[in-house]
Amino acid sequence: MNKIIAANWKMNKNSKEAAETIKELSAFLNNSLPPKREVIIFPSFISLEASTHALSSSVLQFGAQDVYPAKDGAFTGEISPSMILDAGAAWVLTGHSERRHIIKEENTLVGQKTSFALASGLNVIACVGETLEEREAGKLYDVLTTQLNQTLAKLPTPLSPERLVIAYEPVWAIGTGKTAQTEDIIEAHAIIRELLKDIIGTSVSQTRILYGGSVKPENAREILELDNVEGLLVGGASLKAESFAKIIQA
Ligand SMILES: O=C[C@H](O)COP(=O)(O)O
Repeated sequence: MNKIIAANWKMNKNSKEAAETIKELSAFLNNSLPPKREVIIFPSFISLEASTHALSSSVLQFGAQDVYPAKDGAFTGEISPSMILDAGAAWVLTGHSERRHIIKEENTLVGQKTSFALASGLNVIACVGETLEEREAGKLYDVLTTQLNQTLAKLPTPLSPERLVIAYEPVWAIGTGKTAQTEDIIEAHAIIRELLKDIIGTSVSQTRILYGGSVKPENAREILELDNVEGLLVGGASLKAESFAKIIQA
C-alpha cells in the first residue's frame, strides 16, 4: 500500500506563489517520487487551477480543502465537487479541525460532504481528532467514535478502499509545534482502525490512516514507521518546497 504525503496549504499562497511552489517542489523531487509514496497538494480554491496547471506533466496529485454537498444551485460562496474535478483535482479534505472548530462545522455536515464528494467521483481525506480539553477529560475514544460514525454514516457502495482516507489530527498538535507522542499516535490510530472495522467492514485493512499535527522533516520518518500510520497530512512544513520535499523523501 502506498503511503500518502499530503500538503494542506490552508489560507496561504496566491495563484502565482502556488504555481511557483509546485515547480520548485517538482525540481527538488526531480519530478519523481520515492517508491510507495503518493503526494497530494491541497491549495486554496482560488489557486487550485493554477496549481494543477503549473506543470505539463507531474507526479503530484491535487485536492481542494473543502466542498459543498450539492451538484449546483443557490449556495452563495460554495464550491461543488464537479467544479473541483473541473479544476483538475481528484481529492478533497472534509472535517478538518479548523473547519470544525473555527467555522463551527458539525459532524452531520461533515458526513454529508464526505458521502456526496465520494458519490460525485472525488476521493476524500476525512479528518478527525480531539481537542486538548477532550483528551484530558478522557474522551478520546468517544470523540473518535462520534466523529467517525457520523462522518462515514452514508458512504456510497461499492467504494474502492483507496478512495477514502482518514486523517487523525489531534487539535492540540496542529500548528503548535507540539507533535503527539508516538504512544498517543499509536493509540489513536489503533482505535480508528478498530472503529473502521465496524463501520466499513472487510476492506478496512486497505483504508489508509494519516497522522497530522506539527509534522516536520525531523520527525516525519519516525511517525511514518509507526503501526497503522499510512501517511502524513502536513500544514506549516508543507509551505516551503524544500521542507516538504524532505518530508516526502523521509
Ligand atoms: O492539515 C494539516 C494539519 O492541520 C497540520 O498542520 P501543522 O502541520 O501546521 O501542524
